[in-house]
Amino acid sequence: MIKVEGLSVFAGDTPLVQDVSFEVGAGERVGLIGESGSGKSLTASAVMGLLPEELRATGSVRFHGKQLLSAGERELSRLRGNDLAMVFQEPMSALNPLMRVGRQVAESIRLHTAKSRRAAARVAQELLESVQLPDVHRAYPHQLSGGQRQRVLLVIALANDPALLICDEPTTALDVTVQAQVLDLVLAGVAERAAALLFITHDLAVVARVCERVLVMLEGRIVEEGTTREVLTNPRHEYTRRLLKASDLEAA
Ligand SMILES: Nc1ncnc2c1ncn2[C@@H]1O[C@H](COP(=O)(O)OP(=O)(O)OP(=O)(O)O)[C@@H](O)[C@H]1O
Repeated sequence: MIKVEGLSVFAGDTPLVQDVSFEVGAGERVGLIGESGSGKSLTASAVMGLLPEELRATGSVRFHGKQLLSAGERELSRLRGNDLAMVFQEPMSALNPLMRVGRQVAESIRLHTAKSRRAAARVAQELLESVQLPDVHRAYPHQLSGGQRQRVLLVIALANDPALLICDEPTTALDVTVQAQVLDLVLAGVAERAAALLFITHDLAVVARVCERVLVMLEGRIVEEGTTREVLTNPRHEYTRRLLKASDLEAA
């Protein structure tokens, strides 16, 4: 469904992501792990067509066969929020601070469908209830907790039943219990829609919970990939072994 081949991202002549290739099949849940600065977010941004202007991508990113790297902004913005959706680490920056939560969800539905205002508001409320937020539609983002905001973003990302959801460290800033709750909602959300998931994290425990397959990134390159079980029980790359040692999973 999404096929990345030989993707590189440059700042001037400096490569930040180098020759990255991977696929995410329909309904598949793939983890992208690696330490801070290894190029995970840039890879996701390149897939979404959201790289900052000063960076340049080469290679190929195809979605259902369609080349995204050369697609125009109009086409990309149609794809985003329709077929491709993303949840970011910092939900405050992705929400409009001046708009009530229910309205933001409803507007994101109306942006991509022909629903009336009233129908969109009804769907927005149902979606908020599906992530256990029945009472927040009249709240402003700053009135919500971090976990609640992340759930609102998840609802917005899933509102139009995307084929692929990309999550970029959505739970890093949350405490462990809330983190588990949000992860379960992500899993339920993609399962319900048979959507594929690309989940970026540096936390191996999160990968073990969420992903069927995992890609390990180091200094802009993918150095190892395999099923989550393979990679976590029998890591081949020295860097993956170190990651595993540093995590709580090793004893498990
Ligand atoms: N706009 C930019 N211009 C120049 N360098 C950048 C730019 N954006 C990111 N980088 C650099 O590219 C590298 C990869 O960044 P990226 O954000 O993809 O890492 P990451 O693996 O997602 O890290 P984190 O887990 O901290 O988010 C880093 O060294 C970063 O400093």
